[in-house]
Amino acid sequence: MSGSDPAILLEGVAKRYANGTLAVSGVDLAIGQGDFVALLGPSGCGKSTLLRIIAGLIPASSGKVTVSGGAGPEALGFVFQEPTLMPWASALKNVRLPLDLLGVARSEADARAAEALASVGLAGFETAYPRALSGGMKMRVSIARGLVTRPRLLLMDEPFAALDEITRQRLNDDLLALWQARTFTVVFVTHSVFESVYLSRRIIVMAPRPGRVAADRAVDAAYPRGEVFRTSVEYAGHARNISAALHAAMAA
Ligand SMILES: Nc1ncnc2c1ncn2[C@@H]1O[C@H](COP(=O)(O)OP(=O)(O)OP(=O)(O)O)[C@@H](O)[C@H]1O
Repeated sequence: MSGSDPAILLEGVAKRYANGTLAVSGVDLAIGQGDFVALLGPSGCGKSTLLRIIAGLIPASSGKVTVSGGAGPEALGFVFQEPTLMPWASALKNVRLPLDLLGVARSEADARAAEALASVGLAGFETAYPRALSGGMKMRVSIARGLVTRPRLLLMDEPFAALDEITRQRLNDDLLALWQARTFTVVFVTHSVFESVYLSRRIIVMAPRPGRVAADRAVDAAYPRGEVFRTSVEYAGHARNISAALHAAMAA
């Protein structure tokens, strides 16, 4: 694929689970390289299902899914809502896991894992075990693990939903800094209108039963976005528009 091809192309994607639930239907979506896109919608509208289909974790029942660079660990990283760390392994070993699975030599893997930990602000915590880390720090380890293969695509499934507001805002800022410093595409699932507006350049609003795209909105505010943006009239205006789109989607 050339650089001008989308990072992700979904054409007529549907997913019916074995129990008969039609989780998503008729999804057509092209996501550009390097974009930051939020999937926003109420519980059960198929956000996680769509993300898992993009990741290749589950197959679509119909339609076509094209991910630039494929779905291997060097192409995409996945960050779950729970940090899902191995409790018996140090932060460094947890972050190193995708490299170990790829067969990267130990010394190189250690160096890259340490660099990934440093990139999320955890230099010095290489030997710490998950039980010694706060919720926010565990999520940082999880993000480092998602980025350690330097993927072109980072898929995040409500990664900060379980964190307190202050930690969440800090991680939002750090994620944006990482995204700006490198060139990867982010697809970020969230329930939060405010989080989606703060982070994204584009917001896909989804409606439930069956899950589908209800609205597709740009957030044309400049980066870096910090406290000034978070408290601006511009931010409040975007949040109002997205909130209205979300309510319309839920009522439809
Ligand atoms: N493995 C599964 N088997 C059967 N049905 C499922 C499965 N996973 C999800 N579903 C159903 O598919 C629909 C979409 O679920 P999904 O988790 O994708 O939504 P979501 O928007 O991510 O929800 P939430 O925000 O609550 O995580 C729901 O009705 C859910 O119950």
